[in-house]
Amino acid sequence: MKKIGLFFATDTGNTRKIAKKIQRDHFEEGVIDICNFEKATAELIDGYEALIFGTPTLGVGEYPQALEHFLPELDKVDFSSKVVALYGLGDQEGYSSEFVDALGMLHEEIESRGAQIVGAWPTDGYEYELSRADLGDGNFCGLVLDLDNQASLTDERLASWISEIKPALLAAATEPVTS
Ligand SMILES: Cc1cc2nc3c(=O)[nH]c(=O)nc-3n(C[C@H](O)[C@H](O)[C@H](O)COP(=O)(O)O)c2cc1C
Repeated sequence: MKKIGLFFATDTGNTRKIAKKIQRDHFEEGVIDICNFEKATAELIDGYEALIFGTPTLGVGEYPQALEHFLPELDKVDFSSKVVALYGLGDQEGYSSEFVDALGMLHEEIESRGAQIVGAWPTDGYEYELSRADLGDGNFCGLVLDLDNQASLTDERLASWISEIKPALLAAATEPVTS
């Protein structure tokens, strides 16, 4: 079966909750494999040609610890043929100058390794001072969700984003080499 690997980090569980929603509500059963970066290996990630990465921003514009620790492992993954979509969680009121920075940082890491990134998302509808995830062209580098201030928009944003990325992810998806 063709599969998409979804890897996430989380502190209080929101990013995991979104991962489960993507798996349960937006793809056929069995298509999405979910794994916490705490338990991930480079080999596991490398087994997928279609990937979704999700991260919250913590500290002051920082990665969650599990993702920070995992980053060096990304060097062992060949991203050149992979299609990757990214989503990030943040708090635009509490952290207006570091809004979803970890999403932007992760995007830089993945893009520099040659992956095809899909799923840019409009910045309209968010209010913030600065964000490393802002591409400067009216889009974020991936889906941005703010469960702290805009929880009611989450389902609609997710559905719209998934419909945009789904064809590219399913076209790239293969049977994983390892699972
Ligand atoms: C200690 C702490 C630091 C945070 N720092 C940031 C930040 O720098 N930028 C941001 O956009 N959101 C920040 N947030 C908001 C979280 O990213 C947001 O609450 C997110 O939904 C948490 O996801 P999780 O439950 O998967 O950990 C912070 C939250 C906490 C508790």
